[in-house]
Amino acid sequence: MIKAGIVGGTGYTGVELLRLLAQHPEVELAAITSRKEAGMPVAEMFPSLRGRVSLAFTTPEEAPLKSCDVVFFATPNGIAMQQTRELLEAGVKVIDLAADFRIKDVAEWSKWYGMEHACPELVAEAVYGLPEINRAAIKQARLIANPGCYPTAVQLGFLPLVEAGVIDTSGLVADCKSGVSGAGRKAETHILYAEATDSFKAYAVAGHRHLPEIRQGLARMAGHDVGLTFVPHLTPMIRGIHATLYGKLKKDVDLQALYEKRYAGEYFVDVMPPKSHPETRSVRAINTCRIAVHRPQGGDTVVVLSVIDNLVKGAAGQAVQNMNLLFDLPEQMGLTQIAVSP
Ligand SMILES: NC(=O)C1=CN([C@@H]2O[C@H](COP(=O)(O)OP(=O)(O)OC[C@H]3O[C@@H](n4cnc5c(N)ncnc54)[C@H](OP(=O)(O)O)[C@@H]3O)[C@@H](O)[C@H]2O)C=CC1
Ligand SMILES: CC(=O)N[C@@H](CCC(=O)OP(=O)(O)O)C(=O)O
Repeated sequence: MIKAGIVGGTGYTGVELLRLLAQHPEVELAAITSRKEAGMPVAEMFPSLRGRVSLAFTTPEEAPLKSCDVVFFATPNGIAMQQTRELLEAGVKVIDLAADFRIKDVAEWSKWYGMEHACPELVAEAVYGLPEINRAAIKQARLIANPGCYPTAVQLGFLPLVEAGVIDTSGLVADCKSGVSGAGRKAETHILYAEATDSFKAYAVAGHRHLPEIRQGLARMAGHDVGLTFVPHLTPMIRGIHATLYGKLKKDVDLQALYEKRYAGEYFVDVMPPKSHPETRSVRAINTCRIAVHRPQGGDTVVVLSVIDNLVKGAAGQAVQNMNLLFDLPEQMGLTQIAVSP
């Protein structure tokens, strides 16, 4: 059994990790931290885990993290980078759900995240955990930078077009909508029920910290820099990301065939039939990205619709997928649930 620890077990992605790992046949939960809830039995705080998780929360200092095989950081940005070196030296594999190791250009990372990096040398070593493009490297890694939620939906949506070189990469557009759980489990005015329900708004149009992450990923696929406009929106739903992606075609290609071929054999990417409009609820609580590709009126604009659950393929599920790869387990293990719909 793989002994797993979670730092930050009370946040939305932490609890989602608990839900998935408690159902995983090869995992034993060994440590779950919360500074505020230390001492509290996990299942007392989250009755959905009654009978499935017997541990109590402990502080990160008291948690037996160094005796784990893998530690997940489901913490705010800037926490994992302070503890990763020590864990790696103790032989523990680390999967960071935050952004500490995602951007290879450390100066760029500092600019967007507003802090100095504690261990730039580990950024170089970290492997970006998007299995659909990086599977071989993930299998060899000891430190995984789990991708962000918007970056997962956008990169998987654009990937076949960019890799095949059939799209003009100077003017890509990603118009994305997220459920409120994307903002985390904290008390802030803009995510109060009365503020976020029955309303809809864009935010961070001038620049969102996922922009450099998405640009980095698309540039790697293209082999050169790309131009991207990324506009996130907050929608009145709890889970889900819907990315509507636009680009200009440079070549006349069979888009449906291109997507089906690229994702053949990818268990967690579902290319839907032509003319489909994937719904976020079709991926609720599962690790799947559903994609539909359109070419309205047969023109040269391609429109890709890509949906994920931000807490699963956008965070905890992708982290478990990465763990499976790190430990040479079947990639789908513990991740074969069916979406809750409606
Ligand atoms: N929500 C989402 O859809 C996604 C989130 N992410 C990223 O995953 C990470 C976690 O997100 P989310 O679950 O939403 O966050 P939350 O704000 O909901 O939870 C944060 C967790 O971290 C713990 N924590 C906070 N500060 C510290 C600290 N200094 N040391 C140790 N533990 C700490 C908190 O518990 P306590 O304070 O009690 O210790 C809590 O359990 C973030 O970096 C986020 O950006 C990535 C993709 C999607
Ligand atoms: C709705 C909402 O607020 N979403 C968050 C998504 C951030 C997130 O999850 O951040 P990382 O993936 O980089 O860790 C935001 O826009 O800040």
